[in-house]
Amino acid sequence: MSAPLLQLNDFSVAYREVQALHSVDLEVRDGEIVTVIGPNGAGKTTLLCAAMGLLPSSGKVHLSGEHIVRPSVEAMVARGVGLVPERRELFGEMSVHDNLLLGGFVRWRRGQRDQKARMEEVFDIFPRLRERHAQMASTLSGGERQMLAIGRALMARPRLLMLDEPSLGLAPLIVREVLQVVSSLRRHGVSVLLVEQNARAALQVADRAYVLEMGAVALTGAARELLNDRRIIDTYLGMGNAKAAATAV
Ligand SMILES: Nc1ncnc2c1ncn2[C@@H]1O[C@H](COP(=O)(O)OP(=O)(O)OP(=O)(O)O)[C@@H](O)[C@H]1O
Repeated sequence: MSAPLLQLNDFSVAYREVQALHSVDLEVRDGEIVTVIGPNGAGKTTLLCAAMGLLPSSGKVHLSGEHIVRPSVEAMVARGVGLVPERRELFGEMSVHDNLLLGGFVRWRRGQRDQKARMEEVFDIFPRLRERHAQMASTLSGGERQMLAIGRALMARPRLLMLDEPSLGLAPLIVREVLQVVSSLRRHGVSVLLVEQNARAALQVADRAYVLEMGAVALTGAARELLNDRRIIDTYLGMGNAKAAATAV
Protein backbone atom coordinates (compact mmCIF):
# COMPACT_ATOMS: atom_id res chain seq x y z
CA MET A 1 0.00 0.00 0.00
CA SER A 2 1.32 3.49 -0.83
CA ALA A 3 2.28 5.91 1.94
CA PRO A 4 -0.48 8.16 3.28
CA LEU A 5 -0.75 11.60 1.73
CA LEU A 6 -0.44 13.16 5.19
CA GLN A 7 0.82 11.37 8.25
CA LEU A 8 1.24 12.96 11.67
CA ASN A 9 2.91 10.97 14.43
CA ASP A 10 3.37 11.93 18.06
CA PHE A 11 2.33 15.41 16.92
CA SER A 12 2.23 17.96 19.75
CA VAL A 13 1.76 21.72 19.98
CA ALA A 14 2.10 24.07 22.96
CA TYR A 15 1.21 27.75 23.32
CA ARG A 16 3.69 28.68 26.06
CA GLU A 17 2.28 26.91 29.12
CA VAL A 18 -0.87 25.62 27.35
CA GLN A 19 -0.35 22.16 25.81
CA ALA A 20 -2.92 22.32 22.99
CA LEU A 21 -2.13 18.99 21.27
CA HIS A 22 -0.77 15.88 22.92
CA SER A 23 0.92 13.24 20.82
CA VAL A 24 -1.67 13.06 18.03
CA ASP A 25 -1.39 10.29 15.41
CA LEU A 26 -3.44 11.00 12.30
CA GLU A 27 -3.34 10.17 8.62
CA VAL A 28 -5.13 11.07 5.42
CA ARG A 29 -4.85 8.64 2.52
CA ASP A 30 -5.16 9.49 -1.16
CA GLY A 31 -8.77 10.19 -2.09
CA GLU A 32 -10.01 10.23 1.50
CA ILE A 33 -12.26 12.74 3.23
CA VAL A 34 -11.17 12.70 6.87
CA THR A 35 -12.88 14.77 9.52
CA VAL A 36 -11.74 15.95 12.94
CA ILE A 37 -14.59 16.68 15.30
CA GLY A 38 -14.60 17.71 18.95
CA PRO A 39 -15.79 20.34 21.39
CA ASN A 40 -14.69 23.98 21.59
CA GLY A 41 -11.07 24.31 22.54
CA ALA A 42 -10.24 20.67 21.75
CA GLY A 43 -7.35 21.75 19.51
CA LYS A 44 -8.90 21.31 16.04
CA THR A 45 -7.79 24.65 14.59
CA THR A 46 -4.40 24.24 16.25
CA LEU A 47 -4.03 20.87 14.52
CA LEU A 48 -4.66 22.33 11.05
CA CYS A 49 -2.48 25.41 11.61
CA ALA A 50 0.42 23.37 12.96
CA ALA A 51 0.11 20.75 10.21
CA MET A 52 0.23 23.63 7.69
CA GLY A 53 3.45 24.89 9.31
CA LEU A 54 1.85 28.04 10.72
CA LEU A 55 2.65 27.05 14.32
CA PRO A 56 5.69 25.28 15.76
CA SER A 57 5.10 21.62 16.56
CA SER A 58 6.98 18.53 17.67
CA GLY A 59 6.63 14.99 16.37
CA LYS A 60 6.79 13.76 12.80
CA VAL A 61 5.06 15.01 9.65
CA HIS A 62 5.23 12.94 6.45
CA LEU A 63 3.74 13.87 3.07
CA SER A 64 3.48 10.93 0.69
CA GLY A 65 6.21 9.22 2.69
CA GLU A 66 8.56 12.22 2.66
CA HIS A 67 9.63 13.34 6.13
CA ILE A 68 9.06 17.10 6.39
CA VAL A 69 11.76 18.01 8.85
CA ARG A 70 10.67 21.56 9.62
CA PRO A 71 7.08 22.04 8.42
CA SER A 72 6.62 25.54 6.99
CA VAL A 73 3.84 27.04 4.89
CA GLU A 74 6.22 27.21 1.93
CA ALA A 75 7.16 23.54 2.25
CA MET A 76 3.55 22.44 2.59
CA VAL A 77 2.23 24.59 -0.29
CA ALA A 78 5.07 23.43 -2.52
CA ARG A 79 4.03 19.83 -1.83
CA GLY A 80 0.38 20.43 -2.67
CA VAL A 81 -1.23 21.20 0.69
CA GLY A 82 -3.79 24.02 1.00
CA LEU A 83 -5.60 25.51 4.01
CA VAL A 84 -8.95 27.30 4.06
CA PRO A 85 -8.97 29.11 7.41
CA GLU A 86 -12.07 29.52 9.55
CA ARG A 87 -12.34 33.27 8.84
CA ARG A 88 -12.12 32.63 5.07
CA GLU A 89 -9.92 35.75 4.69
CA LEU A 90 -11.18 36.91 1.33
CA PHE A 91 -10.36 40.27 -0.21
CA GLY A 92 -13.77 41.90 0.17
CA GLU A 93 -13.16 44.80 -2.21
CA MET A 94 -11.97 42.52 -4.98
CA SER A 95 -14.11 40.55 -7.39
CA VAL A 96 -14.67 36.81 -7.26
CA HIS A 97 -12.46 36.51 -10.35
CA ASP A 98 -9.58 38.46 -8.77
CA ASN A 99 -9.80 36.56 -5.48
CA LEU A 100 -9.49 33.35 -7.48
CA LEU A 101 -6.53 34.70 -9.43
CA LEU A 102 -4.72 35.41 -6.18
CA GLY A 103 -5.26 31.80 -5.14
CA GLY A 104 -3.46 30.71 -8.29
CA PHE A 105 -0.47 32.92 -7.56
CA VAL A 106 1.75 30.04 -6.46
CA ARG A 107 1.42 28.68 -10.02
CA TRP A 108 1.96 32.01 -11.82
CA ARG A 109 5.05 30.69 -13.59
CA ARG A 110 2.83 28.32 -15.55
CA GLY A 111 1.23 31.27 -17.29
CA GLN A 112 -2.20 32.64 -18.03
CA ARG A 113 -3.50 29.65 -19.95
CA ASP A 114 -2.94 27.43 -16.91
CA GLN A 115 -4.74 29.97 -14.69
CA LYS A 116 -7.67 30.18 -17.06
CA ALA A 117 -8.00 26.40 -17.26
CA ARG A 118 -7.79 26.14 -13.51
CA MET A 119 -10.44 28.83 -13.05
CA GLU A 120 -12.75 26.97 -15.43
CA GLU A 121 -12.30 23.84 -13.31
CA VAL A 122 -13.17 25.82 -10.17
CA PHE A 123 -16.22 27.26 -11.94
CA ASP A 124 -17.28 23.72 -12.90
CA ILE A 125 -17.08 22.73 -9.23
CA PHE A 126 -18.86 25.92 -8.08
CA PRO A 127 -21.12 27.11 -10.94
CA ARG A 128 -22.41 29.86 -8.63
CA LEU A 129 -18.97 31.47 -8.69
CA ARG A 130 -19.04 31.59 -12.49
CA GLU A 131 -22.35 33.44 -12.38
CA ARG A 132 -20.89 35.88 -9.88
CA HIS A 133 -17.36 36.21 -11.19
CA ALA A 134 -17.53 40.03 -11.46
CA GLN A 135 -19.18 40.57 -8.08
CA MET A 136 -17.28 42.00 -5.08
CA ALA A 137 -16.47 39.29 -2.55
CA SER A 138 -17.90 41.43 0.29
CA THR A 139 -21.35 41.33 -1.33
CA LEU A 140 -21.54 37.53 -1.53
CA SER A 141 -23.75 35.48 0.78
CA GLY A 142 -22.10 33.43 3.55
CA GLY A 143 -22.32 30.21 1.55
CA GLU A 144 -20.94 31.87 -1.58
CA ARG A 145 -18.04 33.29 0.44
CA GLN A 146 -17.22 29.83 1.71
CA MET A 147 -17.34 28.50 -1.85
CA LEU A 148 -15.02 31.29 -2.95
CA ALA A 149 -12.59 30.54 -0.10
CA ILE A 150 -12.49 26.87 -1.13
CA GLY A 151 -12.32 27.79 -4.83
CA ARG A 152 -9.41 30.13 -4.18
CA ALA A 153 -7.51 27.35 -2.39
CA LEU A 154 -8.26 24.98 -5.28
CA MET A 155 -6.63 27.42 -7.73
CA ALA A 156 -3.24 26.24 -6.39
CA ARG A 157 -4.20 22.65 -7.38
CA PRO A 158 -3.69 21.10 -3.94
CA ARG A 159 -3.59 17.35 -3.43
CA LEU A 160 -4.71 17.84 0.15
CA LEU A 161 -7.09 20.57 1.26
CA MET A 162 -7.47 21.33 4.95
CA LEU A 163 -10.74 23.07 5.80
CA ASP A 164 -11.41 24.76 9.13
CA GLU A 165 -15.13 24.82 9.99
CA PRO A 166 -16.56 25.49 6.53
CA SER A 167 -20.07 25.28 8.02
CA LEU A 168 -19.49 28.12 10.49
CA GLY A 169 -22.32 30.67 10.40
CA LEU A 170 -24.16 28.99 7.53
CA ALA A 171 -27.82 27.94 7.41
CA PRO A 172 -28.36 24.13 7.46
CA LEU A 173 -29.30 23.91 3.77
CA ILE A 174 -26.19 25.81 2.76
CA VAL A 175 -24.03 23.65 5.04
CA ARG A 176 -25.37 20.65 3.17
CA GLU A 177 -24.57 22.25 -0.21
CA VAL A 178 -21.03 23.24 0.79
CA LEU A 179 -20.22 19.86 2.36
CA GLN A 180 -21.59 18.01 -0.65
CA VAL A 181 -19.11 19.88 -2.79
CA VAL A 182 -16.36 19.10 -0.27
CA SER A 183 -17.14 15.40 -0.54
CA SER A 184 -17.06 15.63 -4.33
CA LEU A 185 -13.51 17.02 -4.32
CA ARG A 186 -12.01 13.53 -4.31
CA ARG A 187 -13.33 13.15 -7.88
CA HIS A 188 -11.07 16.05 -8.75
CA GLY A 189 -8.04 14.38 -7.16
CA VAL A 190 -8.22 16.35 -3.91
CA SER A 191 -8.18 14.66 -0.49
CA VAL A 192 -9.66 16.57 2.43
CA LEU A 193 -8.93 17.05 6.12
CA LEU A 194 -12.10 18.66 7.44
CA VAL A 195 -12.35 20.24 10.89
CA GLU A 196 -15.96 20.65 11.99
CA GLN A 197 -18.06 21.46 15.03
CA ASN A 198 -21.07 20.26 13.07
CA ALA A 199 -20.29 16.61 13.82
CA ARG A 200 -23.33 15.14 12.15
CA ALA A 201 -22.82 16.94 8.83
CA ALA A 202 -19.10 16.15 8.87
CA LEU A 203 -19.57 12.45 9.64
CA GLN A 204 -22.14 12.18 6.86
CA VAL A 205 -19.65 13.25 4.18
CA ALA A 206 -16.40 11.82 5.59
CA ASP A 207 -14.81 8.39 5.14
CA ARG A 208 -13.03 8.39 8.47
CA ALA A 209 -13.06 10.56 11.56
CA TYR A 210 -10.95 11.48 14.57
CA VAL A 211 -12.57 12.74 17.75
CA LEU A 212 -10.31 15.25 19.45
CA GLU A 213 -10.87 15.98 23.12
CA MET A 214 -8.57 18.16 25.22
CA GLY A 215 -5.86 18.00 22.60
CA ALA A 216 -5.75 14.21 22.25
CA VAL A 217 -7.42 11.68 19.96
CA ALA A 218 -10.23 10.17 22.05
CA LEU A 219 -11.68 7.97 19.32
CA THR A 220 -11.11 7.23 15.65
CA GLY A 221 -12.84 5.05 13.07
CA ALA A 222 -14.97 4.89 9.96
CA ALA A 223 -17.34 7.88 9.85
CA ARG A 224 -20.37 5.62 9.29
CA GLU A 225 -19.51 3.61 12.39
CA LEU A 226 -19.01 6.70 14.52
CA LEU A 227 -22.45 7.97 13.42
CA ASN A 228 -23.84 4.88 15.15
CA ASP A 229 -21.51 4.95 18.18
CA ARG A 230 -23.43 5.54 21.40
CA ARG A 231 -20.73 7.85 22.85
CA ILE A 232 -20.74 9.99 19.70
CA ILE A 233 -24.52 10.12 19.55
CA ASP A 234 -24.80 11.15 23.20
CA THR A 235 -21.99 13.69 23.14
CA TYR A 236 -21.94 15.13 19.63
CA LEU A 237 -25.11 14.31 17.74
CA GLY A 238 -27.67 15.68 20.17
CA MET A 239 -31.01 13.97 20.42
CA GLY A 240 -31.42 12.15 17.09
CA ASN A 241 -31.19 8.37 17.00
CA ALA A 242 -28.55 6.43 15.13
CA LYS A 243 -30.76 5.68 12.14
CA ALA A 244 -31.57 9.33 11.58
CA ALA A 245 -27.88 10.18 11.98
CA ALA A 246 -26.89 7.65 9.34
CA THR A 247 -29.14 9.19 6.68
CA ALA A 248 -26.90 10.40 3.89
CA VAL A 249 -26.57 14.15 3.29
N1 LIG B 1 -2.74 31.88 20.49
C1 LIG B 1 -3.03 31.13 21.55
N2 LIG B 1 -2.43 31.30 22.72
C2 LIG B 1 -2.68 30.54 23.81
N3 LIG B 1 -3.57 29.52 23.79
C3 LIG B 1 -4.22 29.29 22.66
C4 LIG B 1 -4.00 30.06 21.47
N4 LIG B 1 -4.81 29.59 20.49
C5 LIG B 1 -5.49 28.57 21.03
N5 LIG B 1 -5.15 28.38 22.32
C6 LIG B 1 -5.67 27.37 23.24
O1 LIG B 1 -5.41 26.08 22.68
C7 LIG B 1 -6.52 25.21 22.87
C8 LIG B 1 -7.02 24.69 21.52
O2 LIG B 1 -7.60 25.77 20.77
P1 LIG B 1 -8.17 25.57 19.29
O3 LIG B 1 -8.58 26.91 18.79
O4 LIG B 1 -7.18 24.81 18.50
O5 LIG B 1 -9.44 24.66 19.57
P2 LIG B 1 -10.64 24.29 18.61
O6 LIG B 1 -10.93 22.84 18.83
O7 LIG B 1 -10.34 24.70 17.21
O8 LIG B 1 -11.81 25.16 19.20
P3 LIG B 1 -13.09 25.84 18.46
O9 LIG B 1 -13.93 24.71 17.97
O10 LIG B 1 -13.72 26.61 19.57
O11 LIG B 1 -12.56 26.71 17.35
C9 LIG B 1 -7.56 26.01 23.64
O12 LIG B 1 -7.41 25.72 25.01
C10 LIG B 1 -7.18 27.45 23.36
O13 LIG B 1 -7.58 28.30 24.41
